[in-house]
Amino acid sequence: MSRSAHPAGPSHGHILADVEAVAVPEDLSSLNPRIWPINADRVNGELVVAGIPATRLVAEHGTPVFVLDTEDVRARARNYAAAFEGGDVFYAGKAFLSTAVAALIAEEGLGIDVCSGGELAIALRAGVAPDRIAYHGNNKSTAELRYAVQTGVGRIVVDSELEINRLADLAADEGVRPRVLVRVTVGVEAHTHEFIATAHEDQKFGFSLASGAAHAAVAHVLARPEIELVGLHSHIGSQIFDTAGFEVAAHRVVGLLADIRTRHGIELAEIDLGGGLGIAYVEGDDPQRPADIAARLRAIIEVECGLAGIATPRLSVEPGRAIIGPSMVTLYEVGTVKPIALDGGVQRNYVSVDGGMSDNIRTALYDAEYTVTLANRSSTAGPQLSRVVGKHCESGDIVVRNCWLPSDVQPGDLLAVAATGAYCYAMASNYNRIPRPPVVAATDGQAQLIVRRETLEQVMATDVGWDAGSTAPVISRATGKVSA
Ligand SMILES: Cc1ncc(COP(=O)(O)O)c(C=O)c1O
Ligand SMILES: N[C@@H](CCCC[NH3+])C(=O)O
Repeated sequence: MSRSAHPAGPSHGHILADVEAVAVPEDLSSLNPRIWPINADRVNGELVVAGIPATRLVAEHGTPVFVLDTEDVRARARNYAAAFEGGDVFYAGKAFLSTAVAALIAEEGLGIDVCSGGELAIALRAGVAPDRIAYHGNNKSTAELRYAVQTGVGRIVVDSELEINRLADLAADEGVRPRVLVRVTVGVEAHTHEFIATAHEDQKFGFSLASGAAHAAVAHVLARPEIELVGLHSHIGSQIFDTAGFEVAAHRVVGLLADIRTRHGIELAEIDLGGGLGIAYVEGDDPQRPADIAARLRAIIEVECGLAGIATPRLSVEPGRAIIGPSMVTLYEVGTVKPIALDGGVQRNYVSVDGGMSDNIRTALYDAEYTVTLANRSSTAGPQLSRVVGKHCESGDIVVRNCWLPSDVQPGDLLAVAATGAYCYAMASNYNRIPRPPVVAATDGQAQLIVRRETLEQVMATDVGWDAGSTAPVISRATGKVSA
């Protein structure tokens, strides 16, 4: 995530600041282990993931292609499970969800956080135990809630007064008593992009603690015996490095637990502090270790519960990006290279690849930063200021805003963009009618397709045309009325 906003229009100062923002690397072919998957390496100059050369992956699966280092994602999942032992880790499937990934993450002992009927269906199809699933969302439909209740989802995180009634009515209908967490907006301003911060007051998620809405929601759930209140939930945002926000959130959630004991005479057994932990996308990003975060949060909760005289609740978290983000890379093929002269005598090469904002919208949406490397070979050519752009009909279709690539990058070369596991495939679209790329799992020299490339036929299948002979509705210019 870029730490400074970009001014709206280009100016001399803007361009120079942009250029200075990325230091020229000493070695263009080096792979910072904080940014790349643990099994990413160079062999004879070529990028290799889990023993499989980039050129082989591309020969078998084409470009663009997402490549998952399965050992990397397993290790991250295991690390989280160990760090939060005694509580639960729910992998946030919104970051990336497929049956293969859900299954291997569940094998490592994690539950899954879903936020739609579609994500729930994938988790269930993967064989995840329903009681290991937590279901989120500010606007779950009645059908989605019924599906969750009928399949025995372990936790439903309620997010509005309307939903509390809707869920309680449904539960009565179905004759089951779902376990519920109340999502609390704790009022922490997380240091991240505005679009992915979620605990400030003026946004759509949760019940505000400051306004008293959270207290009212708790009282409401307790007044509906058809559902069982088991705890509180807070999520302050995403791609956060500064753990102070989580600590303040923990402090406030425990404060609410204590209030609930005073007002209602009950002690809730669980708190879930959500996801949001940042990962390294570029040099200088310095994520926290899960064990350190867990220790700090536990310490706060224990001390505060001790002071309040309440039992320490079970602590859960919901990391998405921190589990899957660094485990995947995207391979693209270069199609064109266009040198552009900038103010101040600087040249920037626009390196166009065969994907773009349809497989990675994060740069356009959040000003996100990425690291890229030449993947099919290494080069002795000098560094050239470059911008990796996609093939979409949009000038904001940028994958990597500022980077240094060898000056001899040419059509046919492969580029690898690191840390694309989270919110890239998950937010992929068919913009400009481009089919979504496949996802390939790489393990010990074996590549296995886990998500197929979409075909153009599939992309076009939803377009049913229209019957020119039928009387389609027409809007009258004179009256503005619709006539059949
Ligand atoms: C409720 C909730 N839990 C978990 C996550 C996962 O966040 P991240 O991928 O940043 O860990 C999100 C997304 O921000 C979320 O909204
Ligand atoms: N989609 C966002 C994160 C939002 C997380 C979901 N609440 C990103 O790419 O960073």
